[in-house]
Amino acid sequence: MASSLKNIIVLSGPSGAGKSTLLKRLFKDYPDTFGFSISRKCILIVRFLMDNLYKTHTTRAPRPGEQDGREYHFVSNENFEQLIKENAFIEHAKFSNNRYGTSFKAVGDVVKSNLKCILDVDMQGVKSIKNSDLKAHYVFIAPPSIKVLEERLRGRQTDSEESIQTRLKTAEAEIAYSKEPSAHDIIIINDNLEEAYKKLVNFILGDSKKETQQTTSSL
Ligand SMILES: Nc1ncnc2c1ncn2[C@@H]1O[C@H](COP(=O)(O)OP(=O)(O)OP(=O)(O)O)[C@@H](O)[C@H]1O
Repeated sequence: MASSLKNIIVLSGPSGAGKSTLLKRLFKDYPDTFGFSISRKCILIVRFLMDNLYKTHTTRAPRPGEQDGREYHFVSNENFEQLIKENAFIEHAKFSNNRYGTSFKAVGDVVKSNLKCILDVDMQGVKSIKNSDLKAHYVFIAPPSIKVLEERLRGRQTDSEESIQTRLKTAEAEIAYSKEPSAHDIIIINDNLEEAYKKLVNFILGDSKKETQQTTSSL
């Protein structure tokens, strides 16, 4: 198991479980501990499924004002392919004909700077990190039930019906994986937001005792 110092936190959970809600609050409450920019390297958020905002490498051209190594590492398609071959990426994806990836090295750099790094990833991301040398702590954010998850996905009004169905289907696999022994260090059921948030803060910033909390949800 990873060392007791929680420098790398891998946060996962079904889409709509409340990861962004919890993280936004965490960054607001601890502005000096967490930040967004790659250059500050305070925290690295990897949104595997949702967007490409926090990837570290891209093949797209820099926009005016963007600097290589600050917003992204801007690389050619050939370089990107080479990095894939070298297994440099935790994850990579294509958006609008441009490729984006998050490198293991970027995470390592955060840790070397003695700062915390949160990786907000999907199940494949969790497995990929587990297969790497990164010493991470794994947090699973669970909804109280599939029914509530569906209500939340509908309630936020950001997803099409097709997208909601895909997310619910994916959620089943993610929840099944979360039940495997040792898949995560802590499962936080995001029913009452205050309570879930307290547990998250305590796990990330509190004492290093390993907690494995049993689910009391109807999942
Ligand atoms: N404890 C809670 N009680 C009620 N509603 C909640 C709670 N936590 C989050 N929500 C709401 O549920 C919806 C989904 O939350 P959020 O977008 O944070 O999920 P997510 O896990 O980040 O999803 P994704 O992976 O798709 O980004 C939002 O509308 C949010 O306001």
